[in-house]
Amino acid sequence: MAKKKSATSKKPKTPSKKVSFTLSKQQKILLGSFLFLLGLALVFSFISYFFTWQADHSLVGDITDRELVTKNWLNKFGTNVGHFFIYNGFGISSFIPAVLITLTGIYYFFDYPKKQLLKFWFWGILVMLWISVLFGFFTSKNSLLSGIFGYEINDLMQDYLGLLGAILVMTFLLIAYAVMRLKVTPEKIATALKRTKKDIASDFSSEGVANASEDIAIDSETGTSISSKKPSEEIKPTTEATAKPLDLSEKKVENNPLEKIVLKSEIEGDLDMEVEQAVEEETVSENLSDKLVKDYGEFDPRLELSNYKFPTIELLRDHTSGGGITINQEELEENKNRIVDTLSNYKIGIASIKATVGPTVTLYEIVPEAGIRISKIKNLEDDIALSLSALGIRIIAPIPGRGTIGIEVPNKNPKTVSMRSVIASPKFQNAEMELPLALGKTISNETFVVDLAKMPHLLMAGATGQGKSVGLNAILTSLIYKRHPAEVKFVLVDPKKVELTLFNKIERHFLAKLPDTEEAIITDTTKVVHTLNSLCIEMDNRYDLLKDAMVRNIKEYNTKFKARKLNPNEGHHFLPYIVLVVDEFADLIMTAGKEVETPIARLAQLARAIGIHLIIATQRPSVNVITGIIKANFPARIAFRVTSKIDSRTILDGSGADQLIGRGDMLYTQGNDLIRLQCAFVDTPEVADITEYIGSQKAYPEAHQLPEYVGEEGGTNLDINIDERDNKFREAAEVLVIAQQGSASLLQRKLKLGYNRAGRIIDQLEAAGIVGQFEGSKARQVLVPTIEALNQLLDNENNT
Ligand SMILES: Nc1ncnc2c1ncn2[C@@H]1O[C@H](COP(=O)(O)OP(=O)(O)OP(=O)(O)O)[C@@H](O)[C@H]1O
Repeated sequence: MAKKKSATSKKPKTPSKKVSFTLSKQQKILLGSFLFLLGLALVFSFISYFFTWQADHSLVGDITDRELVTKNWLNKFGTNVGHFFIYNGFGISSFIPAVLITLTGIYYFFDYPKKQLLKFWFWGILVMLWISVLFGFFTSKNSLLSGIFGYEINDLMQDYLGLLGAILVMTFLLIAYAVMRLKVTPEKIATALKRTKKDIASDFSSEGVANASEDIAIDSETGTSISSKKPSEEIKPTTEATAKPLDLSEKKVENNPLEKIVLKSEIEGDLDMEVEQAVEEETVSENLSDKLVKDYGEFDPRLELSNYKFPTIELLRDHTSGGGITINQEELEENKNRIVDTLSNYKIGIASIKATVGPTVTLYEIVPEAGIRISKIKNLEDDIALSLSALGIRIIAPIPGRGTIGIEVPNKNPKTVSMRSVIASPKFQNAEMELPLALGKTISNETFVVDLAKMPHLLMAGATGQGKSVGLNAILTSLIYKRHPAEVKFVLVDPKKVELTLFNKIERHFLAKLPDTEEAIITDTTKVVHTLNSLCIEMDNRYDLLKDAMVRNIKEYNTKFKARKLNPNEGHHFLPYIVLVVDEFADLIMTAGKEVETPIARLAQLARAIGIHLIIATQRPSVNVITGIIKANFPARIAFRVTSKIDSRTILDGSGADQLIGRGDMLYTQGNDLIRLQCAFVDTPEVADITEYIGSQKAYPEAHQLPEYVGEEGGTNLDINIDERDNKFREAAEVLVIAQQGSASLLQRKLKLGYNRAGRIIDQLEAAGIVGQFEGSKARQVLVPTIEALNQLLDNENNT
């Protein structure tokens, strides 16, 4: 919110500007208490008014005289509101709005969903009007029961419809209320009547039992079953004959939709017949999720940190000294002439030339005369560079889709693109993307925004000092500016230990880490391996959840979860996106090799659907660092300036990155075209300010917990010794006993455990006799039926 406001405040014409009336928590509490007390004041005034109105009647309206004292408990206020609502208004039913105001106060104070409240108001007002008119009907002149409204409306009705017409209208309104509000139907009335009948019958049943036993006693003498009552009374739903059928038939109505009727034969000695009459099953018009959404609203993942304020644009600085891009006519003219001259030296004629000035480079687009071979121009790259005496000339021949040849020439006075300008751009602010990244500006000075969720992973390379770390900071800043802490979590790997430390301040907002680790930012290789494997476990768990929910990706899953269609008791929860950022990947590959490469490749191949995205940066884009398998799964690449053509080829599958000019000049590709961008610049103090701003706000109790990963050294031996049991043993036992399902994946989900640990606990549970043996693909049987039995079993164990 805050972010949007500040972004749009600069450009008031932005179409996305919205006016929102949402109240903050404090405002709701204030409003709630005010309404609650106001409602109470009205109730007290009204009660008192009934006793004091005659005495105070002559003082009504005299509110200017401060000395005046009325008898009402709330003095002049009470007398006047009482007169207004009860005498002049709706009579005794004025209590209804007073109570409704009190109720509204309670709803606001506790911030309950307001849908129900609206209903109360709607029906409350209607009932108030009806009661007022009803009393008007019974009173011959204006009274405190009906108020002027009730009396007058009733009078009006009778003038037009007569007494009978008024009665009919009032009856119709009563029926309408009963049908629409109380959902009364003829069937319901019939059932209710039947019940009452039965209740009366059962009241008399004790007598009936006495009589019946008398009858039977007499019958037993004759040996036949004869009732002392008239036959006509017997063919009806009755259990009068004996006490037993009465109990039985009553139970049946409750537990099963069959109602028993005993048909007694009139013919002596003939068999009695039981007739079972099916009772209509009740139907439900809305399913559980609709009802939950109706009662509580959609699930809001941001609720826990509902007061979280997005960082403001003011935290970012404007680095463009001297304003935006300035066009230097002289420079343009000079460069144009040199290009034309150089080309004409090689007998290449130009039909037309056009220049687009970007922040750091200017693109000259030429259309050669007919009959010129494009490769000829391409080969002149070095000659043109020499004649322009500039580095970083890049020739794009031809520019895809334009039918021209592009020559990119660096500007003499390059402009820095501030992060502030890209974040404030409407393109970023209005981006309807899951994970929007504002990378910088294109050569035509447009803000370039891409969705990380679509990439789905990003590979970044560049020689030292060319802007990689700034690029990573720009990416993280974009995500922080656009996403709430509940929606995205970062896993930061920083072997250099200095680049990402600032993000430590937002650990409890935005970072994810392994359980029982101190630092959220990972700097040590073993921890990296554990974290990557833990992410693989998280990936597997998420796939299980998706499978359970029968959806294909995280977006659908979260939509379904928000609509309350997934049960949190079955392990479902809102899934935040997880972005893994690895700075200095080469370092990791050198020290851990395959141990790092395998989980990275696995994540890169599979994690896109479940919302885990990787951003990997490296200084040395050599083939032993960016291996084929990694490259194949990272279609989106960013290349800052690299030192050799070979490096450029490794990262971009072509040359170009070696011709960049550094300082954030970069090439971006998502599989096909190369786009030249000037990376947005965000300085360390700005990142410090942003993280400080977020870090000082209320946070989650701890960083987001990744599933635990126990390395191979952990082992999976069966632990029979009670003392060596896992400390989550009891909790796990309870989970399985409640679910009555002995599955390790249930433990993984519910207790956020790693695969190995959950497996070990299952072994321990088996040893303790709580779950049965391994049964292949089926879940193990749970041998303990209830929590009480489990407690007893474990307590007995401890005592022996
Ligand atoms: N987008 C940019 N705009 C302007 N200047 C930039 C930009 N990116 C980087 N620079 C300049 O280049 C310097 C080095 O950038 P950065 O620290 O990002 O390099 P690096 O590639 O991460 O280097 P290393 O790999 O050694 O950490 C910055 O201090 C800054 O002055």
